[in-house]
Amino acid sequence: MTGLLSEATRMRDLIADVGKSLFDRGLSPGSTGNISVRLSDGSLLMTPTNASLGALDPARLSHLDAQCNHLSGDKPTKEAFLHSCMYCQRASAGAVVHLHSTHSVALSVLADLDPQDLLPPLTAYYVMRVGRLPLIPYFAPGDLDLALAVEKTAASHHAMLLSNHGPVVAGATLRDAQYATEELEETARLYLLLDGKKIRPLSEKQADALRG
Ligand SMILES: O=C(CO)COP(=O)(O)O
Ligand SMILES: [Zn+2]
Repeated sequence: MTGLLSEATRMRDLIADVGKSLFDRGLSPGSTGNISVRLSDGSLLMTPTNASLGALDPARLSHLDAQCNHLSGDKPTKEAFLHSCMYCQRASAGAVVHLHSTHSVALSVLADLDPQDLLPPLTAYYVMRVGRLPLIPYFAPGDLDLALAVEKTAASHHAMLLSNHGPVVAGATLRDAQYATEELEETARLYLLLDGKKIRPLSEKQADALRG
């Protein structure tokens, strides 16, 4: 049955399913966060602005061309240009997820972390799914300068944390981007859980072996 559905139809349904799953588990409260997918013709499906990821209507998702012009559907997320900057810099990216997931947001507010790489390599899966995590300087949500700051980092990193805001993660597929964002959220939670305790992260050699 799946094979009979067009790519766009399948992706619309998948965006709604992933959004609901993230929302139901408390990873995208209220109407925060946004999701996009790049279709094989280069056009982009995005969640509409002010939409709850828990109640997306697949038929009303925003459809934009590769230059970010609105083609159809509801008005796109205010981070449309940010998503587009990720795709421009990452030829292999097929999806981008942005959340306001609590522990990642907490991490984005902590002072005195290394802005080039906010978290130590606590676990193998964190290194495998996320790798290094840079901090993007603060700009207001939807600000063009926020998208341009993301663009500068996107060629070298698929995952990043917006200061006082939340994570942005690209993946080859939407599932890849979703799972990496979830791994980031869980590792931020672990890091906060371990606060004040002596920790023993992976060694540089162990982490490098996982980065490949
Ligand atoms: O997370 C958000 C802004 O950063 C949500 O904005 P949108 O509702 O426009 O997608
Ligand atoms: Zn946001």
